[in-house]
Amino acid sequence: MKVAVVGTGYVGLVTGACFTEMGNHVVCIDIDEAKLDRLRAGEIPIFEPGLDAVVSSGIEAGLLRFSSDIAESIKDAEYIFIAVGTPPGEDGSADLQYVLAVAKSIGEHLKNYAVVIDKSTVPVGTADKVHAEISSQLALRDADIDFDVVSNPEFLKEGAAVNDFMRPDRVVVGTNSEKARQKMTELYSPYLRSSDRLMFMGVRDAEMTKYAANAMLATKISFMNEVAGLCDELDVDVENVRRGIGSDSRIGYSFIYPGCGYGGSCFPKDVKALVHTAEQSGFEPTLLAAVEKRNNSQKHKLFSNISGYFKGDLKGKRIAVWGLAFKPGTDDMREAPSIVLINALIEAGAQVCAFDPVAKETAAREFPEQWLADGQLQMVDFQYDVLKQADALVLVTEWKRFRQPDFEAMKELMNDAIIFDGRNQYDPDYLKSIEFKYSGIGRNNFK
Ligand SMILES: NC(=O)c1ccc[n+]([C@@H]2O[C@H](COP(=O)([O-])OP(=O)(O)OC[C@H]3O[C@@H](n4cnc5c(N)ncnc54)[C@H](O)[C@@H]3O)[C@@H](O)[C@H]2O)c1
Ligand SMILES: O=c1ccn([C@@H]2O[C@H](COP(=O)(O)OP(=O)(O)O[C@H]3O[C@H](CO)[C@@H](O)[C@H](O)[C@H]3O)[C@@H](O)[C@H]2O)c(=O)[nH]1
Repeated sequence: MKVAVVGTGYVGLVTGACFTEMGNHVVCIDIDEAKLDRLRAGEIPIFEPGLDAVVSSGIEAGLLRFSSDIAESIKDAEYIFIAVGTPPGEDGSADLQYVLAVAKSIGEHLKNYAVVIDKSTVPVGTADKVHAEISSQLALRDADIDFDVVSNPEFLKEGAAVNDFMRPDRVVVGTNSEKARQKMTELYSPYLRSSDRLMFMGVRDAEMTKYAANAMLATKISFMNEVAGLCDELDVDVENVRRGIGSDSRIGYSFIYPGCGYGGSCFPKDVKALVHTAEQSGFEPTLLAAVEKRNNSQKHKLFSNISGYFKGDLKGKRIAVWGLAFKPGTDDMREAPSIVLINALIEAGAQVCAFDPVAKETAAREFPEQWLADGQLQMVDFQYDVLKQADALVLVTEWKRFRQPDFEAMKELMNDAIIFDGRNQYDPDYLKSIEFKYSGIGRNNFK
């Protein structure tokens, strides 16, 4: 089958490359020529485990190519995916300018029937807008070409994107066109051993499903962070509570890990967009607004714990940071808790020395150059180097390599043996036994 994917970012590149695995011919389109050049040279612009192998095997098989020419790329495509960004506008709403620009181009260049697929995360009603934009461009050309617009939200997680795409829990397709339904079944059936995981529904239902899924997961996290805050007050270890409630199969263990707040390009933006959608429709999103509020305050939690320990005086303190990416397995720092923490530490006069296994380059673009030039912020290549003369270590991203460090060697390097654990990775009793001070999230700190 012939597939065109417009937008070659996290979602577009994974989608395009993974479709070649089933023998489809795919062209990935983008307006960023530099990115396309790197991809043609076999270089993957993002860190995503396993993606390089899928991309290179697609290219070698002659099934995957990259182009900035949308007219040429869609002329015989049976499927046209829209996978461009939908960043938050100033009022929190999803900014649809990129999606609608692509719809306009499709209308300008469509030659034959195609299924146009919204893979970007877009608010309820967007498929209608995409349909209207394509129709109006076709009308301007006096072209009578049939097409369908379907909603097919993506549920992949960064760091596990290839696996999530190749082995999805479900594929949601919103359409009321029988022709589009058949085409989508053809495209996706190789991925789904059981056909009931290919879920058809109305277009608006599918658009809402994506937001509801992310909002539900964000709610679980904020709920647990709220419980952790209460545990701090009540002399309770939230990790025992987490194990205790997760064992109830109705609750489950996933997405109830307390931490320093959720980040990434999806949860913060999608919760905001859903709050905005609710407000626009005159519905008060009480719970969703609280989920966001809790997360914003949670991102300040590590700083407030550190500042409390140093009695508000961080001037000249050297703080070591392990982990910059918003989660392990990616170099993405969009909305990462590390940004809030490092900004607050530096504003309070501390010097920060950070290490992340893959996000160093992203971080160099994220923070002011002056900080790096003045040495207020240092980034090193080895995880133990951050610890030299450090007054504290903060674990922000739970990369596996931080799980079992050499605590004795760490003590030798640090001025003061204390860990602020933003992901509750370490055993406070063990650390106490080796004379390490410990502060976690909701773990009866220093008592
Ligand atoms: N990142 C994720 O984990 C994830 C998961 C599921 C859904 N989503 C959703 O998927 C969408 C894309 O997210 P992303 O993280 O892949 O974004 P991204 O920023 O990584 O990539 C978007 C790409 O689109 C390109 N682009 C913009 N306008 C274009 C145009 N007119 N023509 C061609 N290319 C154009 C950009 O140059 C960029 O390369 C968003 O709506 C997001 O919410 C993201
Ligand atoms: O118990 C948990 C689980 C996650 N997180 C944090 O939540 C954020 C998001 O994590 P995750 O969901 O693993 O990563 P994303 O790549 O942002 O994926 C989410 O957002 C994507 C974009 O919409 C969806 O496709 C995915 O299904 C959805 O999980 C990260 O900061 C995590 O540290 C926690 O704090 N506690």
